[in-house]
Parts: sequence; C-alpha cells; structure tokens
Amino acid sequence: MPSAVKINALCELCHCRKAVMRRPKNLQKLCKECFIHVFETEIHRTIQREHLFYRGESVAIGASGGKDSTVLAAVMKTLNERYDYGLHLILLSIDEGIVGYRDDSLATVKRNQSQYEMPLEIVSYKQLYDWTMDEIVACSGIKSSCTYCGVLRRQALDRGALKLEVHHVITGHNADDMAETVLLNILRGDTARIEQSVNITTNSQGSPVKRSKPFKYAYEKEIVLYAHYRKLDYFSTECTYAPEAFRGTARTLLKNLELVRPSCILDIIHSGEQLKLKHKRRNASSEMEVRSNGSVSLPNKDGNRCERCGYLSTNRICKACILLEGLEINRAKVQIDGTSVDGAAKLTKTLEHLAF
Ligand SMILES: Nc1ncnc2c1ncn2[C@@H]1O[C@H](COP(=O)(O)OP(=O)(O)OP(=O)(O)O)[C@@H](O)[C@H]1O
Repeated sequence: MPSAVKINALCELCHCRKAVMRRPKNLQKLCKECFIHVFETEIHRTIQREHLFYRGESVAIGASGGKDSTVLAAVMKTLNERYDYGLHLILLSIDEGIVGYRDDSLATVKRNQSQYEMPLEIVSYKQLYDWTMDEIVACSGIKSSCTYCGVLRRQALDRGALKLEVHHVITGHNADDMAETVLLNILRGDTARIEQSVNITTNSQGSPVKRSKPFKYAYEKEIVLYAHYRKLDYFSTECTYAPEAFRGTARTLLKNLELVRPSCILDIIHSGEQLKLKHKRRNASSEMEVRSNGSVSLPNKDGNRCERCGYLSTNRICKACILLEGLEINRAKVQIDGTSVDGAAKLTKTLEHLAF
C-alpha cells in the first residue's frame, strides 16, 4: 500500500492537494487524483509513441480477472473514451480448468464485463484440447505445469481472438514482468530470447494475431495502487500451481534491486532493448520438432497448418500438439501400469530448449 509521506506535504504536480503517496517509479509525492492522471497519461503516451492501434480496430483484452488485466481493461476503457481512439474492446478469457482458482477469477471477469460494458468471450482448454490444467498436472506432475500452461494459453488466446475475428490481443504484462524475463534469460544464458522479450508487440510464428503489452513501462506497484485508488474489482489469489521456481528466484532478485534503486526496472528493460544480438542463420536442427516418441519432424515447407489439429503453425506439428501427444502417452502408461512416468516432463524440458 502507499508508502507514508509527511502529512503536510503538498502534491508535487498540482501543488494544492495533500500528497498521499510516493510514486514507486520515481518517488514523487503525489495526491491520488494526480497519480491516477499521470498513470493513465503515461499509458496513453506509450500507445501513441508505439502506434499500437488504428482507429476502428477490434482489440481483445486478455482478461484473467487478476490485477494487471483488470487495470488494463479499466485504463483502456478510460483512454478509448477520453482520447476517442475508436477501438472496439472485447474481453477474452481463457479457462485453463484450475478448480478453486480460475473458476473464481472468471467470476470476477464476468462482473468486469458489466462494469466496463464490454463483450466477453470465454474459451476453455477442455474445449480446445480436451484437457484441463488439473488433468494435465494429475498426469504429468506440477513441475512442468507453467510450461504446459504457457504454450496452451498462447495458442488459446490466438484461437479465441480468431473466433471473434480479432487480430490483436493486448495483455497486462507490466514493466516488472518484462525486466524479470530479461533477467531470467540472462541468468539462463538464453540470449536469443532477450530481444524478443522486450518487444511491445509480438507475433507467434505463423500466427495472424499480434499481441501487445501497453503496460510495458508500468510498474507493478503502480498498477496495484491504481486499482486501489479506483477501487477496481479484481481477483488477487496466486495460481494454485506455484510459478516456475527459477522465475521466482529472478523475481525476488528484481524486487531486492528495486528496493535499492527503483529505476532498475526500466533500466533493465532499456538494457534489453539495446542488446541487439547478431542474428544466427537458422539451420534445420534449430527448427526441428522433437516428437514424444523421440522422432524429429522438420519444418513445414508447403503450408502453415498443424497436421494434427489444423491450427496455424510453421512446423508440421504445432507445439501444443507435441505437448498433448506426450500427455496422451503418459495417460496411457498411467492407465496400464498405474505408475507415474516422467516422459511428459522430459519432453517439456526438451521443448523448452528448442526454437519454435
Ligand atoms: N486465463 C487467462 N485468460 C486471458 N488472459 C490471460 C489469462 N491468463 C493470463 N492472461 C493475460 O496474460 C497477462 C499476464 O499473465 P500472468 O499469468 O503473468 O498474470 P499476472 O501478472 O498475474 O496478470 P493478471 O494480474 O492480469 O492476472 C495477464 O495480464 C492477461 O492479460
């Protein structure tokens, strides 16, 4: 919650109202009204500078019911009206099938639907893949749950958007998420991913749906403060399946750095933006797929649809289908000999190191 400021200090922007907080980004003393206004204005400037939208565009907001995407929906509605962007905004939620977590957060999204007067589309893993995350974890263990969920959610957001005939999805990824990913990639030596991890707009290979992050420069603490001051209705419980362990370590490191030097979040993003690596020539081995039975499949030259599910993919079998294939094998083995096998977990590890 807001860090304490002297009770008699005046807001450094309006110079008339009492300051109630120190702004986490630059420690400016601000009143509530100026903070809300400056936060919204910075998002508007990012949107303008990066030419994120065009007039008349339909944009799906990836809505999880959590603080980031709830604030995103609130800010987008405000800016769309204030600056007359002319956007058609829709809430798009993915139901991963996590009982006691996603069902509760989807109830929040449904309330947001009427609070923000936006249409809502919900797409579930069960519908798309015939698996829920609870079933995946029961079959392959909790360790790889974030990898499965990340791959399946990316595709689910694309598929949900196409169902709505929308080609642009925005998500609530914020500056902390971006800096954390840069740190994580540096710590893992995964330099090839640094450049992409700081792009404000990205496209999955072969996908006609682009994804943007209007909160690229917004601090997580400020998002929480904004939600607090505007009394937004959001769901604040952590996912039942713990976040990937090493990402958690990078997060703690970032939070400790932020305590000493608040600007380090933006500085890390800036460093990521400046790190332009020489592009390696892609060779066949970097584009191959490893199937669950160990065989490899080379890139699809003749079309861009997955042979298995028919969804757009630059590889013959899309990454989601490769993961699901591993799960099916695991499920069969569990059913036959009743023992849990770590085949799916091994496959996940292999996939993590492949470029798709
Ligand atoms: N189930 C979902 N349905 C739709 N969009 C989602 C879903 N999960 C995540 N997203 C999108 O991806 C962004 C980042 O998700 P992440 O899981 O990192 O959650 P987070 O940082 O806790 O965000 P939030 O506070 O919005 O839940 C979210 O802000 C949201 O836009």
